[in-house]
Amino acid sequence: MVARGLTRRFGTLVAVDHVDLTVARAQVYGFLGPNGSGKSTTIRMLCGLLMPSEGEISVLGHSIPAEAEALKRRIGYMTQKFSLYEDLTVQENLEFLAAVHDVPRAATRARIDELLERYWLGDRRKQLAGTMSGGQKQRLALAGAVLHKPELLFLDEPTSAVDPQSRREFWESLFELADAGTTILVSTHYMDEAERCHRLAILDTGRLVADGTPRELCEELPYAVRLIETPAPRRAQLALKHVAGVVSMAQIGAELRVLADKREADDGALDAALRAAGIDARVKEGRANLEDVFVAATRKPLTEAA
Ligand SMILES: Nc1ncnc2c1ncn2[C@@H]1O[C@H](COP(=O)(O)OP(=O)(O)OP(=O)(O)O)[C@@H](O)[C@H]1O
Repeated sequence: MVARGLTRRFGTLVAVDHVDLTVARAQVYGFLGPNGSGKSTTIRMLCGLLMPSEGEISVLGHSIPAEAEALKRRIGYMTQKFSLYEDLTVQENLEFLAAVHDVPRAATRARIDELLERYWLGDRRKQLAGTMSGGQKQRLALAGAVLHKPELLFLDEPTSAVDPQSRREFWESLFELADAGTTILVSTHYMDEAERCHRLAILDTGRLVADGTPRELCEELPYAVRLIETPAPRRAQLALKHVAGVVSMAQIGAELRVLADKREADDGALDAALRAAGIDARVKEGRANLEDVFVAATRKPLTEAA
């Protein structure tokens, strides 16, 4: 899947601003970004549901939006909102989708049985979809999205309403699909999920601000990570707020995690500011993680954010 210069305007708002993307086959490609950064709008353009204002898209060899109809049969789409029928049973929902996707009647039963077993829904066959738990609904939605064996799966915040164990199981299912050759584009707000993707793109106010493997993105972080060990992390945060080159701070338990410009805010500058405020503290080196990458890529000036 390739997009070049992908842009979407809503009136004067530029929701997606000249985004370039390349997603290789059988990859799990993650989409990260703050609320309103344009993730859903990008996904909807890539699967042919929304007209781009500008730009070119090629998905599985189809030029989009011109050939969106032909693409439809080859892709699956799942959003954060449960989009199946709450007043139909699990089985009825899947039968309905099989009919929509023109799955031959003779093959439907076997396919549904296979999916119910794979997504641990075998004992729920006759239950109304609306009465299932969040995790079960999400497994049913995934079963529905892959029923017609799509080559490419678009998942827009699929795990926003489920517990950690269900998220893990869901991701196991995604890797199983990718191993079988399915390409997956998935948007998420969870850093542990982003960590698991083969590649990631980070969007901010409609622009692509970072793109690479999780490891590359961490290695290329242009800031130093410092951990401040202190009995007074809140006071330490206040003391460091105005040190030039400190770009973000977050209290993690009893520690303060600081992102700092390597030249401007070296350990000497941090130490000096803490000592001047009379704070007992030790500055340690930390390893960059994806949350640091995300914060650095989407950061607003510290004074504005505070
Ligand atoms: N149909 C629409 N009409 C007008 N504005 C829209 C429309 N769809 C999206 N937008 C605007 O485009 C911007 C991007 O929205 P989008 O839903 O793509 O963000 P997102 O990154 O998916 O957000 P979230 O993480 O909250 O789901 C937002 O400012 C949103 O209000």
